[in-house]
Amino acid sequence: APPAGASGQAGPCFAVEGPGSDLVCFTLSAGASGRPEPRCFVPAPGRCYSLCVPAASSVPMARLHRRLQQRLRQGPFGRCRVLGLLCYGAQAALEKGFLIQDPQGGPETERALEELLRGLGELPPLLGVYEAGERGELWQCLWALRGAGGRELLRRARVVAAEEPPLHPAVPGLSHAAVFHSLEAARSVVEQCTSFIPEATAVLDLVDKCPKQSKKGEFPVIVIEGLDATGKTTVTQSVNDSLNALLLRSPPACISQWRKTFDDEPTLIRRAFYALGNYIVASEIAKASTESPVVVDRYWHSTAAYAIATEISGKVQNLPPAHHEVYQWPEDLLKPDLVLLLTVSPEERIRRLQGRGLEKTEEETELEANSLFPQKVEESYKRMENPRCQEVDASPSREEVLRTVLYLIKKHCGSL
Ligand SMILES: Nc1ncnc2c1ncn2[C@@H]1O[C@H](COP(=O)(O)OP(=O)(O)O)[C@@H](O)[C@H]1O
Ligand SMILES: Nc1ccn([C@H]2C[C@H](O)[C@@H](COP(=O)(O)OP(=O)(O)O)O2)c(=O)n1
Repeated sequence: APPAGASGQAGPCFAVEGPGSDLVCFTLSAGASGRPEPRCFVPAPGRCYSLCVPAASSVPMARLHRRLQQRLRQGPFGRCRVLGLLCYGAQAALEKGFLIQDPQGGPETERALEELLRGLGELPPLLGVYEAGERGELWQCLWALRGAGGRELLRRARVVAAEEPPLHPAVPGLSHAAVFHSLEAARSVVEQCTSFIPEATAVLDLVDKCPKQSKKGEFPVIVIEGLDATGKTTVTQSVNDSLNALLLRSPPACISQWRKTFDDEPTLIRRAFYALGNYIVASEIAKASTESPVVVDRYWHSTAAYAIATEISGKVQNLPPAHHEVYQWPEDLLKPDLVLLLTVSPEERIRRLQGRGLEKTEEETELEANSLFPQKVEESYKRMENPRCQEVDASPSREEVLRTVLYLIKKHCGSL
């Protein structure tokens, strides 16, 4: 039977992005029917709260989500566990938010949440409060905060378990929230950021100086892709020396000084920045490939694969199915002749990461700590199409990997 909300209509479903690889899903029921609620996410004797914001490709909403995320890491929320929460349903657009587990209960956390929401301006997100009923059943109360410290109960419904949906709830929105398939789509996101990120204007200026629809020259263009520390820099440099090629990288040098700024922004903005970087590199490739072979260290496949793997929580099986639109190359972006994907075992990759001993970014640390993340990036690379990535086992010695790569280039691109 379809999930019924208090109004009797098909209601929203929720998926908690727990620390495990499975989503814990629940829905709401007006009556006493329904399978037992997934109590596992409410710590006894504690309490649970939820907050959600629309996940549409809107810069203000992306920033609101980010702000909530940052605030929930601080102060009174220190004792709580904060998990990702997705709210989806037949009629509603996806919302993204947080499930806040307070192991002690007590009024402080709820007060702090109210205060946080009241500080957000005119239309703060609704506050979900989960409480046990007399027979141990679980209820969700949905509150709207009103002026002068008041609040209004919009809905009280029973929480009942739901099946994990066949498609991860974040998949349908990926093409709007994280994976850009045209210059215009990425450009419009960065354009909305100029008032609060001064560097956005400089990025747009550089993009607008590039010729539109860059065409490749007669020399081959080879892209080297792979997870961090799989040997891309090592391979691109030696291929370069062997072929007398020009070495380019995405994001290009002209915008890389702003990378840190955009890396600190929400996914939507961050991915739009990297997407624009690819269009700038495309114009560099177009020019260079009229004079010599070109080797590119990361390009669109990196942008897409990392975006997909970050947005889709949980296990590798949650990724969009093969041939999904997110794996297709953007029509307005210059295509390389050959894309090689370097792969090594997880153990070897950790050895190389440690051997290099560089300071780690947040994402790199996650990459090491959470072995599902690199698996999802690599699987996404492998599902890319038109052009697809050709996999190269990069675990042998530097010399042997170079030999294999040069062999594949010669085979695919002819004599150079
Ligand atoms: N084939 C190889 N065998 C052993 N170590 C390698 C090999 N290729 C690269 N390395 C080392 O692994 C580390 C990561 O390589 P690097 O080229 O910087 O990777 P990436 O550019 O993909 O992050 C470096 O310390 C590098 O010297
Ligand atoms: N063309 C590119 C290059 C990198 N990115 C993003 C994807 C990841 O979030 C990081 C990975 O970059 P990282 O610093 O690990 O790259 P290197 O391994 O140092 O080449 O940057 C991208 O989106 N598009």
